[in-house]
Amino acid sequence: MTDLSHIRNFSIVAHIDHGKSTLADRLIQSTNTVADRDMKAQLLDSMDIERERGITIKANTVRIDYKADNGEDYVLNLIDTPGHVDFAYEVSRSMRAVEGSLLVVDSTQGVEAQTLANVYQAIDADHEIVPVLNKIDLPAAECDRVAEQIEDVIGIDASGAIQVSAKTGIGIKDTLEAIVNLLPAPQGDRDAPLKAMLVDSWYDSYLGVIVLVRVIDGVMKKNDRVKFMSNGTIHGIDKIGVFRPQMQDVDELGPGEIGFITASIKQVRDTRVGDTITSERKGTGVALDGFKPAQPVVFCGLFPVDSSEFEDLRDAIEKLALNDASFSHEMETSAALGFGFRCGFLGLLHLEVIRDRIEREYDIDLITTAPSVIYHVYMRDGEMIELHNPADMPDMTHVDHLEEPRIKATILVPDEYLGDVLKLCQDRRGVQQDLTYAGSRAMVVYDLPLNEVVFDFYDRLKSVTKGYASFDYQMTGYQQDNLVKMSVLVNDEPVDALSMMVHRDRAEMRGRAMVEKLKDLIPRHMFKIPIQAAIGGKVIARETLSALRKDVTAKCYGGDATRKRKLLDKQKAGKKKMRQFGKVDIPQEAFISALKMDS
Ligand SMILES: Nc1nc2c(ncn2[C@@H]2O[C@H](COP(=O)(O)OP(=O)(O)OP(=O)(O)O)[C@@H](O)[C@H]2O)c(=O)[nH]1
Repeated sequence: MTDLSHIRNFSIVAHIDHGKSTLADRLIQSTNTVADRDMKAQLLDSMDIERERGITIKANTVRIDYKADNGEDYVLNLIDTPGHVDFAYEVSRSMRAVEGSLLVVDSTQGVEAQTLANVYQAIDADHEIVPVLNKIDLPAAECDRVAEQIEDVIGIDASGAIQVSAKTGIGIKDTLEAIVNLLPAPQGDRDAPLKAMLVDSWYDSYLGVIVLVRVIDGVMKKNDRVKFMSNGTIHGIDKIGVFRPQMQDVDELGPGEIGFITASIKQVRDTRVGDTITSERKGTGVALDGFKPAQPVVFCGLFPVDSSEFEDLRDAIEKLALNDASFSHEMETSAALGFGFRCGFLGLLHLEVIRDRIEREYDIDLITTAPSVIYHVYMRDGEMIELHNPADMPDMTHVDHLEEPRIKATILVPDEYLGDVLKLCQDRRGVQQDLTYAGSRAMVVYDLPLNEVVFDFYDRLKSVTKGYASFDYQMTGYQQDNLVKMSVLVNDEPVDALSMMVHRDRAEMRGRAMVEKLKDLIPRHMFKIPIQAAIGGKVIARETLSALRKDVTAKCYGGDATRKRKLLDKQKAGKKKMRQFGKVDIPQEAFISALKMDS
């Protein structure tokens, strides 16, 4: 047991790439938490895909022992938090488990949109915040300017900001001292009934569900029987320990401590993040303020290219869902695509990560349908339907009106690209709310419809600003608008996977762009193919793909049978990545490409 006054619990908040993981690595290494030979870069980013993309997805934790300059031994618990906007919710819950934050800002870049989003979460959680200016080894470092910017934009004192190079190790000792001297110790009562916060949980194939806990009051020990207050379930603790960062068993976890338990829990779904854990007998009567569960906001269909792989896809999705309670799925049948799943994600990055993992780890080629948000459809009889899939849109004659989700988007961008950013937001039906300057950078706040953002907004933003803009958003609520369902017909057959909800005023433009794209993406066939976009029964755009007599063997006059065979095989292989709709083959990439809008 560590005395409360010698514990410091903290997280690191930063914009992507400002060096959070590198700093965490350095703190771990300089305190000999991990032997040098076991040290690998970005130790806390354990998933392969995280390492590859350089983004932190799951929050991770490490306990560090540190002997401070005052001669005393401290226990420092670091909870690593993800930096990307899709995972803002994970940031918020891990923040509640600690008392302070290191605010890492790249001294060559300055404050970015996610710096703001994350630091506001830290402020919300009443954290003591220590600013850290990183990458001071680089010639482009501008510590004074960035410190000033932190004061201007965030409004916290940055005069004592620690200057660090997580890469070379400069300032690491100062950082450890600041954690001990500036961050508050946790508070708690060892003799009170057990009260612990369920911070996170994930599935481990050997141990089952592992639960990350922060003890507030009381003590947890192996074999204790504990109760999860949200659903009243009772579990016996099989294993209790801390992360260093590998698991290490301990006898108990007391107030202020962060560690893990396992308790023969089968599914991540049985553990609610933010839940209060107490003892079965003489437990606390007062639960912690529960957090809301993460709600998926972006939905799309995932279908196997090869329909015989449906069962494999089911297996893959169920395995992934075991470990990710924020990812939802249900079976879906599409006239065009056959059996698949309608899946819900926290955002586009989350969608991409899951899709990549299915394709890569389970080796299943997927067709991903257009991402969609949840619309509220108000029927004439007063009923409200949540629409997750444009294909399920009820007949318009029964519909009174529709509402769509809106977001507040914050974009930070260098001055010279401001015009392009404003145009992009305007094109996406945005309403400007605020425009301020911090040095040579503008901060724009827009109210935007989420459905205009889920598809390719982020890509467009990056391309018009050459990668210099940063972006963050939060949902604000629902608003009525003039929305309609646009269907796509290929050779007079509706392709439900391509149908989408659009604003009435933009339907014609979107429809035209869509049919033109499809005309390029669908290979010519032996017959003429009309491609149409329609609203209700009314065609709003049309293209025709002319017929082609494609005899690939025509060139091989005479008897070269092997060459003929080869060409036919090649043609067959090309077909494999396509799906048949009526008589027409549509290539897999058409489903995504047709929806990308070039302004
Ligand atoms: N020159 C220099 N480069 C650094 C320093 N700290 C980090 N970097 C580099 O900056 C890049 C981003 O660092 P990460 O630690 O991955 O950034 P992060 O904030 O953890 O990023 P996410 O995990 O994606 O949120 C890497 O290429 C690091 O090597 C530093 O002090 N100096």
